[in-house]
Amino acid sequence: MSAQPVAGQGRIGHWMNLANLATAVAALLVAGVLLIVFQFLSLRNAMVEDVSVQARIISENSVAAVLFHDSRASGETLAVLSASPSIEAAAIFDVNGTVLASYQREDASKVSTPGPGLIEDGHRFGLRHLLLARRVEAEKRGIGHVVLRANLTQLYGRLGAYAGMMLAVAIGSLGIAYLLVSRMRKVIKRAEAHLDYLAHIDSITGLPNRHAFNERLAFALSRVDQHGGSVGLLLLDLDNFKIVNDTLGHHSGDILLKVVARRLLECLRSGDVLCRIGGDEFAVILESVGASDGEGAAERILAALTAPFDVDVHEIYVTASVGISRYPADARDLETLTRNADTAMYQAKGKGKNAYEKFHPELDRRVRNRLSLETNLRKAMERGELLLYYQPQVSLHDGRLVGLEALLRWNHPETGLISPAEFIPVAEDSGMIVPIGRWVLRTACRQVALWREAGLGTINVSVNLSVRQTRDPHLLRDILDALHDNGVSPGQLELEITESVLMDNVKVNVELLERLQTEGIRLSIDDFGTGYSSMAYLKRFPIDQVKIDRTFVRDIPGNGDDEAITSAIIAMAHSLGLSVVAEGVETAAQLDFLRSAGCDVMQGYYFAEPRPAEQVSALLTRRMPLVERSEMP
Ligand SMILES: Nc1nc2c(ncn2[C@@H]2O[C@@H]3COP(=O)(O)O[C@H]4[C@@H](O)[C@H](n5cnc6c(=O)[nH]c(N)nc65)O[C@@H]4COP(=O)(O)O[C@H]3[C@H]2O)c(=O)[nH]1
Repeated sequence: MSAQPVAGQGRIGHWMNLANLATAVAALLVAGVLLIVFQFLSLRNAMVEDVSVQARIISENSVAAVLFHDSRASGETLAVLSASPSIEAAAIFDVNGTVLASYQREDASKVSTPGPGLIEDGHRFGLRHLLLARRVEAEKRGIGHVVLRANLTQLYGRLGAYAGMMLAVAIGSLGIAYLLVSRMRKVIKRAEAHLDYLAHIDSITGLPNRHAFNERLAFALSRVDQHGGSVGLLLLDLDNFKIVNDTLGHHSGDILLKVVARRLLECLRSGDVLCRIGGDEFAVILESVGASDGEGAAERILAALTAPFDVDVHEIYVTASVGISRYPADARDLETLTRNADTAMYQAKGKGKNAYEKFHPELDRRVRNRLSLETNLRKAMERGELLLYYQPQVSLHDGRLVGLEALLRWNHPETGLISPAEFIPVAEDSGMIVPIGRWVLRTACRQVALWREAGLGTINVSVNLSVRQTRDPHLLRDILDALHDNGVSPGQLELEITESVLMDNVKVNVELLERLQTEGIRLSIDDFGTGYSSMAYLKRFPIDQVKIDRTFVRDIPGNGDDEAITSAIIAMAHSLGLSVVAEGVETAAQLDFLRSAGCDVMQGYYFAEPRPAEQVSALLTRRMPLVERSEMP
């Protein structure tokens, strides 16, 4: 997909190279020419000086000979020039321009009378010669001339040697510079390639990362725009990766990601693009997909993950939630396509995980509804539309009420009571559960104080804690304040946490629970059996009680598996010194079974549905056992 830009970059790089080379050569040429011109002028000046010195010597030595028109003496004076190889001819003239004596080397022509320009001391350069004249003076009066002609061959020879040396140095420097530059370019190219790799590849799995994913998806969509067809996008989130990471450590988490990536690659087609776009999030781009190809790929992915993964010494089971959306059927741009796949993925998670969901407009409507629910929930807090219902918990040993679970309700002015199952997940996602949870704690403690003040005794209350609340650094202080401000003793408060809350951040949660327990607050594991469900694991947490999820209670007696699980949970919890509460007890048959299995406390519609505080007050006033004594063992 990136072949075209790379080829374009290569051509530009090639032309840039040539341009750089041409610039360097031009600069060297200009510098070379300037240096040669400078050298030429220096050599010329030196030659003029040299020939001038010789002309001066001859003119001084020939004064007497010129005065007396002595040709022989003049000739002898000129004879010394034979020692200067550059002087090829010379002559001494009297004041009338008559030659008194002349000198010339082999093959050289005679020097004629100097022209008007040279009659005074001076020189003139020709292409091959330098002609230089000097007056012969006696008592400051000109009595004749000495004229010397020097050959420029030597000058040109030196200039040629200089230029040759310059050229050799220039070529040598260019060669060295070229070698250095090309080596440097190679190093830079390698570094660029590495940086590009790091920018596009996830270092743990070796898969394209989010950045590369966006590029590849954009490219795939542009291909569809040009040539038709469609693109499928699968977003995949590992359901329980965080637990693995928190419990076994990041090293094991990384290994798990690697092996998951390998298995995903094996189950995809060769043209499909698998990317890791976040901690435990993967994306698959399917090009040229048919209507059902996305579902086919999602099914293969879920099937591929079913076998356990060997990570260090552990055998780990991983499930995933997959969201599918198609371009252009579900979205007209990259952002919407990704958002729709994300919406579908969360829908798959909501279905109970280990599932896939295909995007459809109805999902979008649900997301919008959820958003409006979120806005209204914010207002609900301010308008006082939230209230607490309380559901009795009954001891199976004496049938008396041992506590009340506080359950949140939203009394919407238009739609009436809204179930917490509907709005608690929204409150958790938006973070609103933190102020709402604080309000629940304070209201529950206040209610316990009101019952005490009304002479209804010391009531225990249990309150649900969500994962967001356990991450709130002020949680402990808020709980202690709520207890203290209402004069409720910590032993009257029980906090219910689900297994997934516990596993969210094991180390931090163990510390938090230990501090809560030290304060005297009781801790209970809610919905036990639906999550991690490891009794051995629970030993690590300082808890007092487990609550068997109502899905196990629903089909007992009669369902052998549920009977076995319920009995096993009760037996194991007792062996760890924990008490057991059964949730969702609706029938006498369920009660009988649980009683014979040794369950300690029960909660459910059989005894009482959750109800407003005033109705609970009436129940408390009666002080009657909720289970008739006759039903007790
Ligand atoms: N079918 C059936 N159901 C029974 C029976 N007895 C009790 N229930 C229902 O079971 C749920 C028990 O609460 P939960 O497991 O903590 O589950 C709670 C809890 O997880 C959450 N929730 C409620 N209030 C709060 C709150 O204040 N804070 C937080 N974080 N979560 C809350 O919402 C969930 C649902 O609450 P509710 O709708 O009140 O549903 C309650 C209760 O009304 C029965 O015999 N049969």
